[in-house]
Amino acid sequence: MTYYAIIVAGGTGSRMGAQIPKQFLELNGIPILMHSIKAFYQWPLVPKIILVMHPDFHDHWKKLCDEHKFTTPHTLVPGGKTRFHSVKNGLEHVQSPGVVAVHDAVRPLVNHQFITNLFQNAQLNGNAIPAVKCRDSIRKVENNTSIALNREHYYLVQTPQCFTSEMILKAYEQDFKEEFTDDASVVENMGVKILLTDGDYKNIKITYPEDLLFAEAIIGRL
Ligand SMILES: Nc1ccn([C@@H]2O[C@H](COP(=O)(O)OP(=O)(O)OP(=O)(O)O)[C@@H](O)[C@H]2O)c(=O)n1
Ligand SMILES: C[C@](O)(CO)[C@H](O)COP(=O)(O)O
Repeated sequence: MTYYAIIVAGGTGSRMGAQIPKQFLELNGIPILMHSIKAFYQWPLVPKIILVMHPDFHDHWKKLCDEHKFTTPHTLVPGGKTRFHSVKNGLEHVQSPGVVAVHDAVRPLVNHQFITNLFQNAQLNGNAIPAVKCRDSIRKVENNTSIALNREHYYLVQTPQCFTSEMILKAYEQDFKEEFTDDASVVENMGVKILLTDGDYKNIKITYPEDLLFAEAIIGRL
């Protein structure tokens, strides 16, 4: 069985508002993206790593790899217009049979045991999607009115999202829809039941500047 990790790093980081896309910002002395790749490339389950990145940044990335003596093997692939298109480009390098994890480059605090559990779950059950329970009270706002919802019914979804290669390759043959915010929504759209597994509250996504502060605090205690 071949395991694949598609690490999507093709975004611009508009909400972060930094001079460079957030995946290149440093966390604990190395670019965020390197933490994410390193988490995957560990024994005993070592996947083939496919890194998806806008071609304008390929040279920048190669320079960063030299500077940081970063030698983890990976295949560099051009990014697409949206996350969906970036994942689709990555999937061109996947062959069946296999198990595929798709991970946001900007979730650098993911850990290898967590990744291994997801790969194994997906191999057994077809897919495995990490999610955490909503810890706050939750309200729906419509027409200027808010109503309380039962938070027991709501989960926050993370990455890596894992699938058998047959399942995800077929799903990404579908035409793009705006509602596709993650890989689970793409796979679900072809009628597959999505299977949630325990997420990790520390596996945060770096989206806004304050997220970097949270990540620094967490990494200091890992
Ligand atoms: N065309 C795109 C858009 C996003 N991503 C990746 O998808 C992940 C999750 O996306 P998000 O956090 O929204 O990143 P950005 O699109 O960069 O951020 P923003 O929406 O603030 O511009 C990131 O690792 C991002 O690099 C990608 O590979 N290709
Ligand atoms: C894929 C994801 O990280 C799951 O939580 C999320 O959907 C990405 O959303 P974004 O709007 O691209 O940040």
